[in-house]
Amino acid sequence: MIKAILTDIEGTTTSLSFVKDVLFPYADQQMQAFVVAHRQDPVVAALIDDVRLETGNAVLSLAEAIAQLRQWIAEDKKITPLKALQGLMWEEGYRNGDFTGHVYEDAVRHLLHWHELGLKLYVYSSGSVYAQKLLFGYSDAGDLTPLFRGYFDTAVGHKREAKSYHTIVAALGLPASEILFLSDIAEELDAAAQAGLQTCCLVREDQPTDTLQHRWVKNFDELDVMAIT
Ligand SMILES: CSCCC(=O)C(=O)COP(=O)(O)O
Ligand SMILES: [Mg+2]
Repeated sequence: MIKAILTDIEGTTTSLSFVKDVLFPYADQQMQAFVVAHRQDPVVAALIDDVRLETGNAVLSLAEAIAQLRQWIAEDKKITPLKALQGLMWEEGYRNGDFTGHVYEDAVRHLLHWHELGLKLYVYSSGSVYAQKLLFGYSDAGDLTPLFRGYFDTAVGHKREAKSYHTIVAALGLPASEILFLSDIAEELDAAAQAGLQTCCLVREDQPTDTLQHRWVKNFDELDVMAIT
């Protein structure tokens, strides 16, 4: 019997296009001005040092670090200091009302329903925990953060590695078989299944399903959580 649901964001609760066409371009446009304006802020300065560590170049200039960050955005790299900086920049966009967090209507309805049923809801995304809370806090459907008991990002490890899911299972304090992981990416579902979690793939776009080793649905309406044993 499923007791907890761990959900991915992009491609699962939220459209790919909101992330790729709204959030990423916003961060790309703001990066230069934001990093220069906040370079003395200890949080931003530490993240720039993390960029230097990540590139293996301890003497990377600020301008080179900014160029590297923008390159990582273009390549959709899930690198922790980039994701942390993106979260800090998106805060301004959400607060100014430049955009709201896209959450599919079926996802909102079922997250509310599962919460009412007493299922424990968690998020695991490559976006920073800070960015996750902003997206759900400023969602199209209002503040959805009270629905979630916890959030995980790449601080627990990458989403395609089984050990990340072992860490999450230990944090949740439930048997892995009672946790359902939702994602649109087969490699993430493979890693979660290796750690013993139940899995379901969200096939919201026209993705091939013939090689999928997981149960799959087109949206949350098709997912009968209570039928999973
Ligand atoms: C939660 S912030 C926006 C999403 C994001 O930055 C990202 O990298 C999406 O990764 P996911 O693991 O949710 O597919
Ligand atoms: Mg995803």
